[in-house]
Amino acid sequence: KTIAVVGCPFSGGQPRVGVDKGPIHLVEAGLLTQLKELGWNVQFDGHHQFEEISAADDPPIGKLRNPRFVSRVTKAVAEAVGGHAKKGQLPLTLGGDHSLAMGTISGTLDTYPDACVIWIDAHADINTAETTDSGNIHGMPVSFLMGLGSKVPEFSWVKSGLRPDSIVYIGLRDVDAGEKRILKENNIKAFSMHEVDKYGIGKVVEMALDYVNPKRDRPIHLSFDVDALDPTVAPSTGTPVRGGLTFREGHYICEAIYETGLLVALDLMEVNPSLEDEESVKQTVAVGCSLVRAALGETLL
Ligand SMILES: N[C@@H](CC/C=C/[B-](O)(O)O)C(=O)O
Ligand SMILES: [Mn+2]
Ligand SMILES: [Mn+2]
Repeated sequence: KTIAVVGCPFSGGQPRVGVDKGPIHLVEAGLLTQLKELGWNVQFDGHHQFEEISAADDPPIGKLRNPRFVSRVTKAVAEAVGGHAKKGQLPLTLGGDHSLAMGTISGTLDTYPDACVIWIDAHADINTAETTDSGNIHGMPVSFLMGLGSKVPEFSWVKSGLRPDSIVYIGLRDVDAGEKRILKENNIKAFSMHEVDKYGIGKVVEMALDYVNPKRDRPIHLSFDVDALDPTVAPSTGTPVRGGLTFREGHYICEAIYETGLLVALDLMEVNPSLEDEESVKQTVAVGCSLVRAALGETLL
């Protein structure tokens, strides 16, 4: 099988400089070679060049920042990921901020309408145009994918058919008030760090899969935000939150999902190689590469 690596140097969904350099650092750290050593065919056509839109031409819509830029880029990503999926390849999208998931998951749903989404994150990323405080669209992709909140014409292309019962979260610990309401109102399953502590990661992953993929017959799209990990494990990321997943808990999730044999798409998001000292950046990039390998079949024995 072929891994199609979609390098997305994009930071428009959030204000911090540098997350667009994430894909470049991940590839430079040797990720492609590592995947080939695992036995994968690896297709990489170079990082995407996203044509900028000047701030003057992209004023906020309501509170949303850079809406036209984010829409254009995520639409291009949906087409890229969808194209690879249609060819039977496994798209690996390297971010870049998590607004990109509007594109990656739209692409996956185009080919696998019954796919389920496993979202690993400190944050729910489900704010609507009404509930967002920051206006940063990396905090909103899930609401667009579910068609929640008021329609924003720029994002009318998003596949908004993701059903609330088709997503499950692991790692939540920094959810806005509006998002908590949305999760409750829509009955969305979420295993926060409280549940991880209470049950252990093995049981949490089993419960998450039993909920969203009980017969283990649905394709899985794994969207992994490195800020799900504790900041001591992945320090160089834009919205770090204390009390996160350990190195092993993060890897266990990836290993267990690979074991299902159902993985059809993978996102590795929010690696920002410009926020910390060189050692911390290297550590964060190395963890990102290691998580990807674990999700694509690397085992400890
Ligand atoms: N909920 C906050 C934080 C969003 C975090 C996005 B991330 O998970 O992609 O890092 C917001 O809406 O601004
Ligand atoms: Mn996220
Ligand atoms: Mn996050």
